[in-house]
Amino acid sequence: MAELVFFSGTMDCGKSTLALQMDHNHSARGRQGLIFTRNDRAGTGTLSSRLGLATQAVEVRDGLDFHAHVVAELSAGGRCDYLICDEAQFFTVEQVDQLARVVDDLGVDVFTFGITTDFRTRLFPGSQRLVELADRVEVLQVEALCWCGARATHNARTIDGVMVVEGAQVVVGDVAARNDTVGYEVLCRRHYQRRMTAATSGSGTLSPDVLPFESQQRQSQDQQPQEQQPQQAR
Ligand SMILES: Nc1ncnc2c1ncn2[C@@H]1O[C@H](COP(=O)(O)OP(=O)(O)O)[C@@H](O)[C@H]1O
Ligand SMILES: Cc1cn([C@H]2C[C@H](O)[C@@H](COP(=O)(O)O)O2)c(=O)[nH]c1=O
Repeated sequence: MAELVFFSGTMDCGKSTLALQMDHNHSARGRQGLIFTRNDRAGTGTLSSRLGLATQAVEVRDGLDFHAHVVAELSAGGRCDYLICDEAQFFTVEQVDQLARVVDDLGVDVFTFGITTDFRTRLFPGSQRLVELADRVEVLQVEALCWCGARATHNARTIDGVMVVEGAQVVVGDVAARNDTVGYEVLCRRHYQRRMTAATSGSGTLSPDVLPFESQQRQSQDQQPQEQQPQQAR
């Protein structure tokens, strides 16, 4: 039975890498797929992973109808066993509805990949619809980490390393942005809520000496610096 699957996670947790791997594994077994993406950092019509792999993809624009696209492909004598859809958070609600029809009416597997929430912790409309309609929502196994070492669960937007909470929902960017540009940083919920990025916390990057958040607070409240012991991040 064909499935609609949503592979979700924070930025930088390996979604595009998994998308490329799934395409590789399915095509290695003789299945034929179509690859789609929208607003990939590497440019139009490209699905790219930070591990260095990339492939051509159909660029999804607002007017694209997935169901009509696959029907046209099949009517022209082509084969289509599965779809790979990266950056699916940027798809419209109507396009996600079309993807569900591709699964149910045409028997084609649809594998989608994307972040669920934006820099204000709000669901992207496309991701919300995927959560509502998918047969399965799979959270990626590889965890991106907050600067404190905890599992990152939130995508923060930064300018000069400082977290911002206002702006357009869609701004294409990366987690390793130059200082003067809009960038992103993945954070645990505690540090997202306190707007503490690596730069504003002074940590720079993940340090084995970073204390759990409560310990840091207690220290600064007491204003009695104690010797920092390396601790296991939570
Ligand atoms: N130099 C590297 N060596 C090993 N793994 C890396 C390297 N650079 C990036 N990665 C891995 O790639 C992941 C990001 O993959 P990517 O598919 O681009 O993420 P996503 O699509 O979720 O944003 C990182 O979490 C990390 O595990
Ligand atoms: C949080 C957030 C992200 N984006 C953009 C930034 C990137 O271009 C993509 C996510 O890509 P990734 O492969 O998962 O790293 O989404 C955005 O436009 N708005 C946001 O709030």
